[in-house]
Amino acid sequence: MAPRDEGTEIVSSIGMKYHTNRERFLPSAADWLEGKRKDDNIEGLWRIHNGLYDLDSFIKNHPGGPDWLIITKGTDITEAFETHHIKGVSEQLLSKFYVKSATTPRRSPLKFNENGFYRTLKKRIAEELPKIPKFVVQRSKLFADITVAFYILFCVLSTFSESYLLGALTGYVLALNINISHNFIHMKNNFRMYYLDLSMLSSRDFRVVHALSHHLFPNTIHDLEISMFEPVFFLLPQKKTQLRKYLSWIYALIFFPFIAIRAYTLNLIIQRRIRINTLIPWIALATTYWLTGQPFFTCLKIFIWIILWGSFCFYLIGKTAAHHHPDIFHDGDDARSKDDLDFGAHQLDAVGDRPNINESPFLTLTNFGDHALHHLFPTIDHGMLPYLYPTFLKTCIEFGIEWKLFSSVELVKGALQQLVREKTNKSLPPPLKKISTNSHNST
Ligand code: HEM
Repeated sequence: MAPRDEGTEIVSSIGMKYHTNRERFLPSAADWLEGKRKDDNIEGLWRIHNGLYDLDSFIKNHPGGPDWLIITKGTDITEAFETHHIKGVSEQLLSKFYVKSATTPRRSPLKFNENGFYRTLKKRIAEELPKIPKFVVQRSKLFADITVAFYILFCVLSTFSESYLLGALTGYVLALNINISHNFIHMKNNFRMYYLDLSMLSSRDFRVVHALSHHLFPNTIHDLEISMFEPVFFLLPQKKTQLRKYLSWIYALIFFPFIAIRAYTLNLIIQRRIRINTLIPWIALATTYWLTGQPFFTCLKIFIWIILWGSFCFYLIGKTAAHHHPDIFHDGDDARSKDDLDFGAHQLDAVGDRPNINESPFLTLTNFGDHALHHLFPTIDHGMLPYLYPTFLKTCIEFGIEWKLFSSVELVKGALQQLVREKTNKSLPPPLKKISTNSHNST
């Protein structure tokens, strides 16, 4: 496939249909959802495989919390439904809400064949989960609580001492706090997911940008964590001007600090959306003002500085963590055949893991470790993931799927290479060794 010109419509090499609103300048979570509703075109219902369901009466009773269903009304939720339920209970419930069959094919090419890689692995993982010791989940919660306490303490210390250096360090602690709260955002509603709002990013939007867009369609044209940066920089292989190619290494760094404040302002002023979590970031400012006795303007100055550094560190860690390297699939690269586009196989094509990060539970939580397993099963606490490797690796070998490993340095270099990469990668992943040809149909 020849690289497309900058700014022109991308043809997805895995067959994702083009997304309305994708070309908007720095598209937001709301733009993505609006486009998806328009494209999926299912009359305010919810689509799962080829069935349409009316879940209005279930929203309040959904064990994962009402937000997931409110956000996704009017869209195809097949990938979200498959990945967020491991026990099989939710499938039994579905028939109660069935309305009719969909009349058009799904826009996503990803498959969930009953004997395919993803569903086979999911069944095996479901059997392993009860065997994992419970303390690992408590440990993740403790890490989250301690990090948030450190964030508030560092806010107070940097404001009291009026130290910009300490403020920058506080921003780094804030970024670690965002990364840990990311573990909780994927789960049923819980208070630790709101730790993310301290950064001025919104936990609700993060569920759209990260959990529903990026996680389910990584490195494709449907991945908002790629399109949200366009046209500042382009991570997919395509023609790029010399200016865009090499200067983006610099202006990406200038752009990162302002993302959180921009998102907050957009939500607050332009979209006029005020929610309880809109007030959360100001807890840190109020605490420093109350405890340090510094004038309000001084507190505000340091607070903004911390938020800028938090945003910078978070996006720097995120963009160099697990997805961007020329050896990792990016839409446009040569892709698996239509029949081989198992959801799980695609995830592993688009994710890289770093063994040095995976070794430590704290580094895993703060630096997007155990990323392949996390992508496959996002609701499982990161503390539990190390126990699942024997099952995961055995299943990968059976299906002939590669688990890609990189060093941290390789992934930093890889992200820089992605910013300049125009040529599509021609090396196809090996065909799956065992896959059923009957596509799963839940109608
Ligand atoms: C956008 C689609 C959906 C998302 C993102 C979602 C998300 C979640 C989450 C995060 C949990 C908690 C999982 C855990 O604690 O391990 C959950 C649980 C649950 N959800 Fe959903 N859900 C969705 C749609 C549905 C639908 C359509 C049904 C059924 C009609 C359903 C039924 C359940 C049930 C029964 C549970 C508890 C048992 C289990 O974990 O399987 N969900 N959901």
